[in-house]
Amino acid sequence: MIQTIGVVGAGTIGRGVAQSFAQAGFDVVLVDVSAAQLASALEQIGRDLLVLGMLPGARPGNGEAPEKVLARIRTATALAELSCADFVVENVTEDWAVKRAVYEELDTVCRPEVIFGVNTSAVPITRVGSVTRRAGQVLGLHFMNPVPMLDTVEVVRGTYTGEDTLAAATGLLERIGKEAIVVADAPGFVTNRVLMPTINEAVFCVQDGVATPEQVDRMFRGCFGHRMGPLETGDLIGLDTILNSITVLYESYRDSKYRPAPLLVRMVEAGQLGRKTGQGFYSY
Ligand SMILES: NC(=O)c1ccc[n+]([C@@H]2O[C@H](COP(=O)([O-])OP(=O)(O)OC[C@H]3O[C@@H](n4cnc5c(N)ncnc54)[C@H](O)[C@@H]3O)[C@@H](O)[C@H]2O)c1
Repeated sequence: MIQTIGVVGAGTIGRGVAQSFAQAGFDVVLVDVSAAQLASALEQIGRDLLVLGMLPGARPGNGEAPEKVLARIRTATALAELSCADFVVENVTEDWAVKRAVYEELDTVCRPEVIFGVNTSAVPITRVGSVTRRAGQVLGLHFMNPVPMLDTVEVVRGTYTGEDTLAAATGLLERIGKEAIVVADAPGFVTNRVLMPTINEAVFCVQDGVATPEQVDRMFRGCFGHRMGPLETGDLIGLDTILNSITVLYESYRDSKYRPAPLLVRMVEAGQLGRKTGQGFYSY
């Protein structure tokens, strides 16, 4: 029986994953290298729980006092604290060197039967499995941002991902009110293979003076009925994550259609990462 969830990485996505599991009654151990990040994640979760409680529609944990949900989340700065975890969802920085080191350590810390859910925008799941001794128990769990609000998860089957692993993971997602769509392992899977070039091309439009960010986004909302345009989506995801993801696609497919827009590179170098730094294509 899965009861304790290890969540690695307390950034934009990790804190949402921790919140979703805690809301559904799971015990969560949330690990990040940065104690400051853990403190800010707990604060943000507290705020999000208040907002979520006011929204219509039933979600696991709705109506429960935020402090009760928060009490189910324990924080730690060492992966060794995950020896008690029954299932792990990893959400660290989208950088293969960082993720690789995390998986090598998780593999020694966690019990052999524990499943690892990889939350990545574009790193191949088979590559992650290959640095562990449990490739059959590694799968992609691509949660979307903001995690507590979005009910669909792109689940990725690596070359060696077992049927039992898929069944356990999709069953677990159901318990937190989320539906799985299972796809094959290819860089960017489906969501980011389509979304990242769209955002990148929108950046080119701004860079080339074709349109302002507001015009680009209004076009997607007004002409296509999208809830958000590509540049506001980029600001929400984090422009550093966008740049990392499009770079992974570029290197994986060796296709120039994925080359990052120079304006995107410049904004990331300037620390204009979107909502998380207060400045991206818009000011927050
Ligand atoms: N932001 C999105 O919308 C989004 C959506 C889906 C998937 N993802 C993926 O989720 C992952 C996390 O993205 P994010 O946007 O939350 O990034 P983020 O930069 O907001 O957070 C990453 C966190 O990982 C922590 N970290 C770094 N190295 C670590 C280590 N060795 N051990 C523990 N913690 C460590 C950092 O301190 C930081 O808090 C990435 O792989 C990203 O591609 C992001």
